[in-house]
Amino acid sequence: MNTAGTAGTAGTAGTAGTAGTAATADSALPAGQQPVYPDPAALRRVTEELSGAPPLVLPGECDRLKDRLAAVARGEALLLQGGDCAETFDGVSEHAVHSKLTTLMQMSAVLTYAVAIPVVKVGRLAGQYAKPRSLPTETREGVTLPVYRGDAVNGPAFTPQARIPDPERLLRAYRASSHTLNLVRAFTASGRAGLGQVHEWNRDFIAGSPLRARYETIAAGIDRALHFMRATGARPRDFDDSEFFVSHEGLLLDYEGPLTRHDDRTGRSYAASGHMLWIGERTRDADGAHVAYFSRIANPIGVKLGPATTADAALRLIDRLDPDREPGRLTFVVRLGVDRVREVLPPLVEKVTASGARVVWACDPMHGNTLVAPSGHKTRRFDDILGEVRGFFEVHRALGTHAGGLHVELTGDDVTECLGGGHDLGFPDLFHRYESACDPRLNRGQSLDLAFRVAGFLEDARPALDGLAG
Ligand SMILES: O=C[C@H](O)[C@H](O)COP(=O)(O)O
Ligand SMILES: C=C(OP(=O)(O)O)C(=O)O
Repeated sequence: MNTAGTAGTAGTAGTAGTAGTAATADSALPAGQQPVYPDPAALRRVTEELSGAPPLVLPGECDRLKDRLAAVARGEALLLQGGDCAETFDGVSEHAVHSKLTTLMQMSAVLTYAVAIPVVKVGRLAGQYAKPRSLPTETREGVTLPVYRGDAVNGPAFTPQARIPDPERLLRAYRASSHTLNLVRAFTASGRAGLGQVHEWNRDFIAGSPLRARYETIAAGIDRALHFMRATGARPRDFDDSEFFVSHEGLLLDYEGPLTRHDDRTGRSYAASGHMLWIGERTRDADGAHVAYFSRIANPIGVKLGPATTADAALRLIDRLDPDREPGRLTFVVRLGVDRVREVLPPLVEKVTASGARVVWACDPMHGNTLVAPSGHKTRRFDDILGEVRGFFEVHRALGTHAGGLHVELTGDDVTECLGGGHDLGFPDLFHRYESACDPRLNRGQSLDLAFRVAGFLEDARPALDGLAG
């Protein structure tokens, strides 16, 4: 595991006020990837304000997501988790939220048809403002500055001033998350995303896709299913499948600690910053401050597992984070790379399954497949992404276990950050619309390409899924 970057201690996260104290991290433990703020008094003011701020999500919502993920763990549902690599404060708009939600809903409709089980939709959204980095600094034309760590920490501009960690940004992250969640809740409550409407959007996508002939069979199948449902007398709103949750990497302990709330109903503590939080590959040390904090919150949680993960490390994480072996509590998000997934995943799944744990297995086909283009852009090839997903599903089929879902960096806009896909983007296209604040995302069309292509594997896997669900 790479723990490069500024390592601090959880420090103020444990002293952040009454609301946060029950579940905050132990300040004695090492906490990787934490910013070092030049003005501790300013940080203290911010954490105090966050401690008194209203929760962004409620415990009951987090429990509902845990129930949905328990169904995934049992093989009765699929997880689709996706959104920006790094959200930005400037990027909060009705359009941006709407286009990400509709993209995920369109993907979900295709996947639901393919597997004939519900798809649980979780955005990397409303809180994804902090990034763990491989190196603490970056150098351009001989000038070296601290690296950009996400809008919640510092600014992306390559100036010494912008790169100084500013605790006020934690408050801006809270407000931006609140505005985003407000849009998510308004949109999902609006009834504008019924299955019939979502399928119409997919029809529009197919009409403009160079691969329309390939996708037509699935679209025609969905047409027939919708006609059948309407013929039974069901009304369009009966097909509303817009339940949606939000998630982010729980990286900044000075943010998560103060935003932790005790729930009198259950007697447990919850991260109030998002329904689901995950621990990144660089901070999943079983003896570190992140794992300690996550062990004390009751939300459904994820842990990223990279190719160096051993089965013993995975079992240790289960003991620390899911001691009661509660289905839906723990999702392992494996990000192994197209070349390693078939070799690394089987022993992990076998040993975890043999231990009796019922985790959700999700595939992140992005983070193991990053390359640098000749132009210097970080990018990923669509075929590698698809190849890792294919490997992930094949491994689970061979083992008779449930391939629980996908975790993807994507946007609803027509950016040009990843190569390939239906419109076969190449290296020169990276100059057109590369907007990611950190890692390259699938654009809207590539995301839908992925859903339609994966739907092919999943339809094949349906008998095995039926067997598991029975
Ligand atoms: O999104 C994940 C990480 O934050 C990202 O891949 C780190 O990128 P870096 O290797 O450029 O620091
Ligand atoms: C940092 C991320 O991934 P990982 O921890 O797997 O590198 C991420 O998903 O944003």
